[in-house]
Amino acid sequence: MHSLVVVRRVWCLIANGGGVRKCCVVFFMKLPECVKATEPVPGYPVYVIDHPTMRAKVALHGAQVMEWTPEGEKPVIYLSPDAVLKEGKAIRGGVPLCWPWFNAHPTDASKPSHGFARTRFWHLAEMEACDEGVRMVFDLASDDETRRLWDFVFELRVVIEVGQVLRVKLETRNVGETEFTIGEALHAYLAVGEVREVEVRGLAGKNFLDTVGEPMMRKQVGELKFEGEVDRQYECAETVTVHDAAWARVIEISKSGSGTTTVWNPWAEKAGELSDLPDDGYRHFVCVEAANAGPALVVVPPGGRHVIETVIAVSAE
Ligand SMILES: O=P(O)(O)OC[C@H]1O[C@@H](O)[C@H](O)[C@@H](O)[C@@H]1O
Repeated sequence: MHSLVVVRRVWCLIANGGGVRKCCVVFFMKLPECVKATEPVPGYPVYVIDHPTMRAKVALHGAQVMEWTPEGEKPVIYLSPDAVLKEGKAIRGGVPLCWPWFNAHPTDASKPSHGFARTRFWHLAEMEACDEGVRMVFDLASDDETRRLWDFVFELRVVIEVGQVLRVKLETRNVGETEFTIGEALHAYLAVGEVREVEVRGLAGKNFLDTVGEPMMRKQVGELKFEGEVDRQYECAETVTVHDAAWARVIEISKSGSGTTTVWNPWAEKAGELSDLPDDGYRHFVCVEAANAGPALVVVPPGGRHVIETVIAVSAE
């Protein structure tokens, strides 16, 4: 059985005798058979995918991948069991889309951390399935509310391809008349067996901004291991791999359009301060994010576009 979902409602005026009448045109989309539209919370759609290559969940809120479990694997994407599904609140886990700024707003601390793209409902534009997996496209455009937070005219499109591999591509288009600068991240929470047994390879020798304590530039010596809080923005455009000894597997994160690789784990104390993460939740994920921050911020001229993409794949160690 295919599910039908409402994807758009357009109000219009039609001639009615001598006058006009207001009516609503409703557009539906037929979902592929392997996708079910659910509402774990009323008014909060989550697409649940059960495909021969994998199982996944994608929320309309933030156009956010929440879960991804390739066939025969443990989950590769971590979702906090305490994540809150509520409009305006970021989902703790999955692959949040941080945009148009990364982390705190550069000049106004009252604005939401990591921008507003992850805390709004997007528009589902396309969804199709094939033997390799499922492809979904979501759109978000500027409106009065986004312009109050960030006064530019934009169109965003995210393409999510989920199968044996997970691919997330975020396209920014400047459809206004003023140049703008964006910071962004495809903030993947990667599930691991035990963070103390994880090593991230591919960052040795890279410069990074260490934001634990007083922010300072440092250089990575050797491979990255986790022995406490890690919050770093590496100058890195290359592929990195997460080696998880506890689950004997490697997660590869390749990317394009990204000059920063962010690595984050809050460790015990900060995890205790996050109400949507269990106290020991920090042991079960590391965030490795294709990003553009600091020196890699992106200037998009009027009529211009920018694309950032991450591809996540898993294999046995
Ligand atoms: O709690 P948030 O807003 O989802 O952010 C989580 C973390 O996201 C990371 O990308 C940042 O580097 C951290 O500084 C931040 O704490």
